[in-house]
Amino acid sequence: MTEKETLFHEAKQFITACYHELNKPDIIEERLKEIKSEINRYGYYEHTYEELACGARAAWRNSNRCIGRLFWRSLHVFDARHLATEQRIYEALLNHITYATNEGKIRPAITIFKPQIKQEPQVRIWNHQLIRYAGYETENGVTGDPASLSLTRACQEMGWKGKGSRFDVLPLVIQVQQRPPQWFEIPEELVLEVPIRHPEYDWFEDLNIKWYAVPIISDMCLEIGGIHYTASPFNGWYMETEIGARNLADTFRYNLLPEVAKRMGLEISRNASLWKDKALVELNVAVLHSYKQDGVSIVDHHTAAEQFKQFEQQERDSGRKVTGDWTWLIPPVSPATTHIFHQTYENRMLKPNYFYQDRPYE
Ligand code: HEM
Ligand SMILES: N=C(Nc1cccc(CNC[C@@H]2CCCN2)c1)c1cccs1
Repeated sequence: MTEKETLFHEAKQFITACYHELNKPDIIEERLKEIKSEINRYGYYEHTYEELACGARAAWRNSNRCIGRLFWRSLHVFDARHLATEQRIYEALLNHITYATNEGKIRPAITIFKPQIKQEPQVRIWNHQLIRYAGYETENGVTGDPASLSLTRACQEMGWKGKGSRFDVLPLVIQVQQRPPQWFEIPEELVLEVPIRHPEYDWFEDLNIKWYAVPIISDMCLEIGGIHYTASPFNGWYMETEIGARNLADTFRYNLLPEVAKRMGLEISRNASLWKDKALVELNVAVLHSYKQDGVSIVDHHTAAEQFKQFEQQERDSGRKVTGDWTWLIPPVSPATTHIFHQTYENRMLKPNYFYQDRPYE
């Protein structure tokens, strides 16, 4: 098949499914005629807003690694395909951060920028997440988030200067076509953060740790009907284990378990004391307590698993088979206490979906 035939084949599958879901089956034929001539003439085609929103929501529903899919219909979709300059794109990203944060009552949203045209990306956001902490190599180890070392270096090479603290928010890095990337600071007042404290251990706040409220993934590619949206940042709210069992606990991230265990008076020289497990649970208790007390949306892994069970039932009622990646769907804390652990999922890749793409820097 030629490139145009392949594109039309992908478009036909998406348009047919999308208008059946929208209960408008009788406009499929007319719409496919339009798309066929657009592809023949320009080598690509443009989605209507309705198709774009339907595709972005279906892509969430098809995300096999996502435990939060029950709410896929509620995704708010910002159409930013008309924006052509780094400045306008920066402003749209600030708007997304503000809308999604909503003073703590987080609203799931996606902002979709101009798609790739004939294999040429039009917009790329270099950040993994719109809000994430910098990581610095120093003579006595890493300060900040080790996961951000390479992007932090790239930002410094572009002239960005961080304060060098453990929690410096990285600038937004926006690249249009093949122009050099431009970096933009996020105004502090737009970045909601939560200081982590524990409901019983008063010493916990002396650890001086915090985390940001809203996770906004900005480096994945949204593919809808053969069109690749290489810049389509999307946010939900956190499941506490992401922060308490991974970001703050992994030895190659903030590595806080030994410090927490010591302050708990646990015997860290003996594995069998299960000191890591006790420290891990209390770190997650602290994250949940802090976000809830500050009115910032978050879900615990038990509630999230129950919601996912509801999603599975809802999909069965809609006549769709649930696909999933068991290895990511089970939470990293007490996985066997959830129903997910005790069943299997077919890890089939449906489209539309969100895909990894090569980093534009290294
Ligand atoms: C509303 C609250 C949501 C919660 C609590 C949630 C929870 C999660 C969690 C815990 C993961 C695993 C992440 C990891 O272990 O690194 C995940 C993965 C994922 N989620 Fe969700 N999610 C939510 C909303 C969304 C939304 C709005 C989208 C897209 C529109 C989305 C798309 C994805 C994708 C694509 C992955 C896989 C990422 C990868 O492969 O690296 N999720 N989700
Ligand atoms: N709660 C969330 N968590 C999430 C979702 C998708 C991807 C990620 C980041 N996953 C990659 C990290 C880094 C390696 C393993 N985990 C987090 C959401 C982020 C954006 C929408 S929901």
